[in-house]
Amino acid sequence: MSHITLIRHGQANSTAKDELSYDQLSPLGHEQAAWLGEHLRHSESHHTRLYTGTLTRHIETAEGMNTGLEPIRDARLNELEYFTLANLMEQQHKVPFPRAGEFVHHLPQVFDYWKAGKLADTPETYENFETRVQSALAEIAEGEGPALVVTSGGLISLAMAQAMGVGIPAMARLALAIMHTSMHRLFPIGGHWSPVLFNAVPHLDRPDRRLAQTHM
Ligand SMILES: O=C(O)[C@@H](CO)OP(=O)(O)O
Repeated sequence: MSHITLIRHGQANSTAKDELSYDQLSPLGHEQAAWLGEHLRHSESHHTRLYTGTLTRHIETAEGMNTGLEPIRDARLNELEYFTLANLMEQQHKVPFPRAGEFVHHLPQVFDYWKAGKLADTPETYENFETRVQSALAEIAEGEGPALVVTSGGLISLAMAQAMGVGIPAMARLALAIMHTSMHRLFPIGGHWSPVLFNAVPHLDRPDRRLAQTHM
């Protein structure tokens, strides 16, 4: 098994209210991606493979990192459809679409309702989300050499939660913490994944980039 570094994409369109208009990097998102790529080159980090989801924010981030690796796109690495789930919460359970600052309460509730099957007509079941992420990461782990995987916050929180064997409340806390272009690493120890890095942003860890440490 090879180790896998999961990377959340750069900042997307944070004013959006739907999946499509959200799915593009902001000017800061492009900068964050370039800074991460620069950091990886300067630290001479060794990766032999680059994977991304098929969402525009994933593809743009991987391009902006300029790693020199040919990206492999895999839709199993796409994010859960949070806007769609939030709209279903509103329609079916009268839980209003969250404003800034309200995600802290909204996100755990969405994950909980979705997993418990209390939301109808979802784009995929929670179980399907779990299965596709597990299968994509297992396949990547079978390949040669350390891999970079550019994906999204919800997916990273799931991968970390699965590795730790924790449930929805802890997974939601992980998801809420994950910053744009942060790195998270799963390392195989004794046939299981151990999280050895979480939410690392060395490329943003300087005074003039503190405002670039974004979540939304
Ligand atoms: O919308 C977001 O903030 C999350 C939803 O889970 O996803 P992403 O990491 O793709 O931004």
